[in-house]
Amino acid sequence: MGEDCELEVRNLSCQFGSFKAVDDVSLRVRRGSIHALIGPNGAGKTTCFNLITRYLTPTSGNIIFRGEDITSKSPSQIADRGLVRSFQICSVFQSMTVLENVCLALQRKTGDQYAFWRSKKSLKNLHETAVSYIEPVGLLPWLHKPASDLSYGRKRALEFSVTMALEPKMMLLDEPFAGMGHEDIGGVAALIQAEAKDRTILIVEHNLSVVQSLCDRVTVLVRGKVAAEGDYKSVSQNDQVVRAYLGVDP
Ligand SMILES: Nc1ncnc2c1ncn2[C@@H]1O[C@H](COP(=O)(O)OP(=O)(O)OP(=O)(O)O)[C@@H](O)[C@H]1O
Repeated sequence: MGEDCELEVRNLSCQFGSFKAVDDVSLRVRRGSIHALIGPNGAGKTTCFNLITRYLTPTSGNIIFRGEDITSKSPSQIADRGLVRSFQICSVFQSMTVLENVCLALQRKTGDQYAFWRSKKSLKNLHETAVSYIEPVGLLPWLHKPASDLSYGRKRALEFSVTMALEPKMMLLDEPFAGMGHEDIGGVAALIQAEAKDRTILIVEHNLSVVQSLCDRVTVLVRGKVAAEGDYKSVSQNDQVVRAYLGVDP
């Protein structure tokens, strides 16, 4: 595996009964890149994420993260290594405010999560950093509102802030823009771009204009198999992709 490869998936398969949801998928995600995993509904994208983070056990294949084979690790061991899946971690507490949620994530990162229960003052030091993760996702007006008051799209924006505050080495983002208001998409996209300078991002996204503008590389899954891989322009001109993904003949 080359120095610049953050995550490598080798011949990964996952079978549910006789149905192969993920079928011999190999994938290399370059360090510092934003890599998209796209494909029609049911192509196996979420199953791939579940396999990489070990919420599901692969039928066969290997997952290598930063040179280490993590195929047999648990989800928490994988998260500890800095491979974090957004929107699946139980990190947003409904009764806590937006600010408190992000501060708590910052404290977790430093291993000082219990400081929160000792003193509210200890949170204050973290406010400035927390706000730097909250402001770009458009949640400043809700800073002191409990998460339970937020709309679905804003909850997702908060979950994204919380994930970033954990400062993972690599983030797996499963449709981060789903349910988000049009006015917030630009801010979150800019944030993902800024975050990618220091870390690696693998993103499942249906919004192809977002994929086009945000992602360096695209892997297309069709019926559990890799149908194409390359930059957006080359995969969008691939006949198999056009046929399967867009449902039309090229
Ligand atoms: N636990 C399971 N048991 C049986 N079949 C499953 C299971 N999980 C997923 N599948 C099937 O595997 C296939 C791939 O599902 P997956 O959710 O990975 O697709 P996807 O590409 O993420 O789709 P979408 O874009 O609609 O979210 C689907 O046909 C789905 O019904």
